[in-house]
Order: sequence, then C-alpha cells, then structure tokens
Amino acid sequence: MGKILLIDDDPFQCAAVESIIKKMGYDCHCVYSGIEGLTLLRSSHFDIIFLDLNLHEGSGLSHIPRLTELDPDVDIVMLTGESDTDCISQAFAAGVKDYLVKPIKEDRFRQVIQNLMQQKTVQKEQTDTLVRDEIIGDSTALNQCLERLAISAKGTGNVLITGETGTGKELFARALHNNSDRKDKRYIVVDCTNLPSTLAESLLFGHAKGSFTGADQDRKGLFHLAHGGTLFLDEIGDLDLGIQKSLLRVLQEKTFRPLSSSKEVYSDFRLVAATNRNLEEMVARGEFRSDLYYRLQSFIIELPPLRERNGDIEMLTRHYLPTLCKENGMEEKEVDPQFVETLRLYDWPGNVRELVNVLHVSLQKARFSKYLNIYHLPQQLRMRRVFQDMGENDEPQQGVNVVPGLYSLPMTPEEFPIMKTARQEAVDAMEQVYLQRLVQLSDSSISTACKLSGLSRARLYELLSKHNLSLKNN
Ligand SMILES: Nc1ncnc2c1ncn2[C@@H]1O[C@H](COP(=O)(O)OP(=O)(O)OP(=O)(O)O)[C@@H](O)[C@H]1O
Repeated sequence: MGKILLIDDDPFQCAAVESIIKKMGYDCHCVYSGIEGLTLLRSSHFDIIFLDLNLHEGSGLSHIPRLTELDPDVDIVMLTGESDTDCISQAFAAGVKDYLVKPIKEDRFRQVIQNLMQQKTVQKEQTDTLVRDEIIGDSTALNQCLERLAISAKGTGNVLITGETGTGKELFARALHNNSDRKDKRYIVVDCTNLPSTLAESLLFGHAKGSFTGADQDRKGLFHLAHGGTLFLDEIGDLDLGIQKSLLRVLQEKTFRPLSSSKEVYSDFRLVAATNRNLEEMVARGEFRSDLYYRLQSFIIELPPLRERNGDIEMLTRHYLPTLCKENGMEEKEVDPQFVETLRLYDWPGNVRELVNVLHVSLQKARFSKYLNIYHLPQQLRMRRVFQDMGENDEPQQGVNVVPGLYSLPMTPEEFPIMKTARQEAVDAMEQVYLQRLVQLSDSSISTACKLSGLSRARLYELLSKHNLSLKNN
C-alpha cells in the first residue's frame, strides 16, 4: 500500500486531507512540523510528502534538501495557501513535483496522487524486469540510475550517459541495448578518442569504390551497419567538429551519403553517447556544437562517482575478488573487515576501474596469504586510513607530526616486509604528506615552495609529479 506523509501545522487541514487520502486506500501520516517529518523519515519510507510552505518554525522549503537526502525516492508536493509566483518558482527549483494552492480542490488533489503513484508503479515494474548484466551495486544513487536505464531502454530517443572515468558508462550503454527492443540487432561501439576526421568519415558513413586510394570496393559504414540496432559513441566530447555536423544531420534525417556515393542510405539506429567531459562548458568554448548537444540531451543518465555511493564498495569487492582469484590461479581469499572499511575511506578518482585495479594489486601482494588485510592495500589507501584514525577527513591537523604514524607494520611473519621496502614506503608516505602541506603553504608560488622546502625547482617538480600533485592543487 502506498504511503503518504502530510507536513502541515494546521490540524483541521490535516484531518480533511487525511480523510481523502484514506478513502483512496493509501496509508497516511500527519505531522505538524518539518522537524517531526524529518524524524519520521529517518525510520520510514514514504511515496509522497505534502508539505506546507508556512510552518510555525519557518518556511517548509528549507526542509526539502534534508527530506530528499533522507528519502531520495520520495515525491514532494507543496500544499499551501501561498500563491505568490516567486514561491512557486522557488519550490520547483528546490525539486518539488507539484504545487497545490489551498483550499484544495478534491478532484485535482486525487489526480496528483493517482498520477504520482502510477508513475512509481510503472518505474518499479520496469526496474524489476531490468536485466542488469554485470552492473553491481545497491546504493540509492545507483538504483536511481538503474531506474533511468529501465525507462530509457523502453524508449526510442537518444541517450547521453555522463560520469567520471570508470563509473560504468560503457556497462550502462550495453545494458541499455540489451534491455531494449533492439537487443537482437547489432550493438556497435565507436571510441571517438583520437579518431582522425578523415578516417572517421569513411568509418561512420562508409565509402564507394574508388573514393580514395585503396578503396577497392564499396564499404558500408557503421551508421549503416547499426540499422535497427544501437550505435554507442564513447567519449563523444572528443568527436571532431566537422563530424559532429554530419552526425547531427544523420540524427535529424536518418539518411546519409557514403563518401563519393550518389545514393542516400537510410538507417534507423538508436544513438547512445557517453562522455566524462562537461559538454555544456565545451559548448560555451565553441568546442562542441550546441545543436548536437541539445539533441543528445533528450535523456541523460548521470552516473555518480564511487565516492558518492561507497555503500556499493563491499558488493563490488565481493563480486570481483573470486573472479580475480580465479584469473590469477589462486584459491579464494577471506577478507578482513578492516580491508573493506579502508576501501570505503578512499576517494576513488578512477572509480570502479581503480577499485578493480586495487583488488588486483592487493591479491598479488597476498599471493601466499589466506586473508586479504589492510597491509595488502596500496599505500595511498593505508594513508587515508591513518588520517581517518587521527579523526580527520582529508589532511593532517595544523602542526601535528603525522609522519611516524603513517607506516604501520604487519603483525604476521608472512606479511612482514624487508627493511628496504618498509623504509621506502615510509619515505614515500612522508613525502606525500610533506608535499601536500607544502603545496597548501606555498600559495601556488614555486619560489615560495623552493624557499620553504630548500629543494631545487627541478627536484621539487620531480617530487610533485611522482606524487601526482601540482602547486595549483592549493
Ligand atoms: N556498477 C558496476 N558494477 C560492476 N562493474 C563495474 C561497474 N561500474 C564499472 N564497472 C567496471 O569498471 C570498469 C570501467 O567501467 P566502464 O568502462 O563502463 O567505465 P566508463 O565510465 O565507460 O569509463 P571511461 O570514461 O574511462 O571510458 C569496467 O571493468 C567495468 O566492468
């Protein structure tokens, strides 16, 4: 049964609305302040919240970010006596689904509930039947992306998948094809990175015999081959501007002419594109065509970075470890809880790809051990853990001598490193902390950094590069 929450400080209004909702067959809870609403949301899920604007404690709008943080799937509808246009715009900007002005009209009220509930049911059905392929994770953020994947798979328009490197854009593109009506037709992948424009034209559009030296026969292009299926353009942000223009024409007209051919070819392919670049900024700089950008925007799936869904880390680890052990000819290993805990503390700039790589490296170190523990992890992850243990998030506190604590030695003879390795790891860890602090204190000035550290410019640049730092990190 659907659940609805009313947040309104007028008990009479609540009673009237509650009776309509209960007659519709839904479960209804009333609370008289935003604070009570937030408390309730910590332990219960609701499908819809009707939120009053003018509450005793202040504006209901101020509660929206926290309400959606606690229950990302909830739909919020304003229910208020305030009909000021500014309030309406602010409410929509804050993400509400609808805005109803009191006194409520019962028909309209019922319609809002029915539509929102229906949409939720359809979304759930679509997500439940989705074939996830290899997509692992159960965080709210990933589940929201899977919902969008399910909706887009049943649609027909172009889809743009965005997200940092290694977040799974290619995995989603393939799953989109496999869940669509086109799944029995071709799925063609084109990596637009470093695709020279001359080669791109003949690859995408095809060519007629004799169109250039070496073209000894007619060749179908990928647009043609993808007819009825899906064309995945990976890293579309890298596509040459000239090709962008031709692509736009193909998307609009579904026809194109292979190089040196007099015949137009019709092709009905579905375009899925992905990028880790900010296309909006590229449009502003004139590096990406705005008309193509608007065409691609019809449906966007934004994949969150792993650090924003670190609830998925354990699931991904447990999924990948057995496969990696098998690939490396090892018995499956047991995993120390602190190992997973330490994985959760890290930022994962390379996202899932980096996580898989770290698991691979850790397994190499643990080759002769039955367990995976934190000492098998690369140094930057162990360092992160030390910072955390010191009660900090990112950096060492002002004036604290962090260096001696950075390198913790394993307790088992099998893991115990030779002195040379231990010394090198300690030096590396110390350098990293030292340079991070130096960068902070130098205010992007190389001469200040050299003066403070006593290092030459050449040596400083060498060390910064070794630790992936830049004076501009400040
Ligand atoms: N949710 C996930 N579940 C399981 N594996 C994942 C997931 N997301 C990513 N991966 C794995 O991480 C690696 C990188 O994924 P993928 O190539 O899809 O990322 P990407 O976003 O396309 O990266 P790039 O922008 O660098 O091309 C692959 O090995 C993929 O299988």
